[in-house]
Amino acid sequence: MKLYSTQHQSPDVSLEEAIFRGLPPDNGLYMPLSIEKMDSTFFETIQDKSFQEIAEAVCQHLLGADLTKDEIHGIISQSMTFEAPLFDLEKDVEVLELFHGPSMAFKDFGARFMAAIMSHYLLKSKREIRILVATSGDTGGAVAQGFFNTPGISVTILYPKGKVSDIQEKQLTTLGGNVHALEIDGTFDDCQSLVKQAFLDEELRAKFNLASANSINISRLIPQSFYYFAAFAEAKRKGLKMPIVFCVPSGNFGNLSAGLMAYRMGLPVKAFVAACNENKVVPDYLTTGEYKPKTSVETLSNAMDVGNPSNFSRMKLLAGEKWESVRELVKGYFTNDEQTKVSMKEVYDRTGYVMCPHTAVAYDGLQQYKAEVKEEFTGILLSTAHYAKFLPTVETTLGRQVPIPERLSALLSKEKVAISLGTDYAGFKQYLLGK
Ligand SMILES: Cc1ncc(COP(=O)(O)O)c(C=O)c1O
Ligand SMILES: N[C@@H](CCOP(=O)(O)O)C(=O)O
Repeated sequence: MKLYSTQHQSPDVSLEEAIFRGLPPDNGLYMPLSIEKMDSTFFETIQDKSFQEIAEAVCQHLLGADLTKDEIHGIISQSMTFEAPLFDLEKDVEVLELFHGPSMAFKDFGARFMAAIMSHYLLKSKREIRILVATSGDTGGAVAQGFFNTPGISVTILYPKGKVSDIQEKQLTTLGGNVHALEIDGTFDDCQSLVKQAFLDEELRAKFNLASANSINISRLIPQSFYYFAAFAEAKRKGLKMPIVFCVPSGNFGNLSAGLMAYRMGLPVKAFVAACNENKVVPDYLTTGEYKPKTSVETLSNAMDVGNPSNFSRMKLLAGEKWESVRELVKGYFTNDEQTKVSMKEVYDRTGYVMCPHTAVAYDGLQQYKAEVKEEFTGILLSTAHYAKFLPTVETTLGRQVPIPERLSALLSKEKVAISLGTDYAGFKQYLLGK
């Protein structure tokens, strides 16, 4: 796979270079030079394949020129060790549960694949790398788990002080070893901006092999496309109504961009619903044609509190570039905290199903979309995190206690270890140079 920069001011690169550089020097994003459609027989027989077989076929299609079949098999069997089942929520609405991995959020798919592919290349080159990652809650936990004790890799996680849930914070700050946490006195956008500046800093680049584990890294998006194919396979197995609409709770728009990659590879999808909380720059863009990044506001669906989504340009390119084409395929809706709670409670009272606040934003987005279209379809809601990661919100909203998986409750008694920093780049750089 060859990749170009969306700014067109940097040379094209190989897959390996794109993975380890993260961002091109011109501050664009790496994009595959071409994304071809997969063979029609793949879609005709997809219902007979397991998640891992689907992931290998998609990898072979995209990365067959970079990795051998055996290498792909090794990377997939090492990283894709959990499933993404569909839960029948109600008539024509399915929940795609993406929280069965180690950190109980959809980020596990990307983080574990990235750890496996990076280790594959590092074993060959014997380099050491330093990963910088900004998180609004879930990426950090998945990356911490995915890279913990990986030889040759150290991880520095930046998270916004007081803006992640207790369990999310414990996931970032309690592993130790090669995982270091920085508590930034600012927003997620501040964390993201510090990380981006570091990648463009020649002095740091000369000293360290810096790499990104955020969705600006193309190797995060490739594995996130697998579960869209797998959901389609499961929909076929279950004989669900076609066509399919995927409803994606969105913040940085990596997940939705991964869905659009699957679409570009030929996955039959009627539309994608971009469901946002009050950080709604993309729904606003879809309505007005103007993209106006804003300072993020705090909401109950904290991992989606992003005011300048880093994958916006990728999403646009993948959906057809022109505003008219993008809004044809991507439908934007937003929801406030009050309605998020109403959806969580209403769905729980009616079905017994507990949704995390991010999934509830998606549920509400799907309801808004349904109210506007006449045709029938199956709506697949991407459930991006286990509800127990947001326990106080969930229990207060539902008015009852809910069970917590042991894997999460065990974290609560662990001691947080984090270094506090402000939002100034000089302080962050000094920390990096001093370590
Ligand atoms: C639980 C949850 N839902 C949704 C999102 C938004 O995903 P994306 O940033 O890929 O749009 C995130 C953060 O990435 C998240 O952690
Ligand atoms: N919501 C994310 C923010 C980082 O997004 P990424 O997908 O670009 O890594 C989080 O949970 O940290």
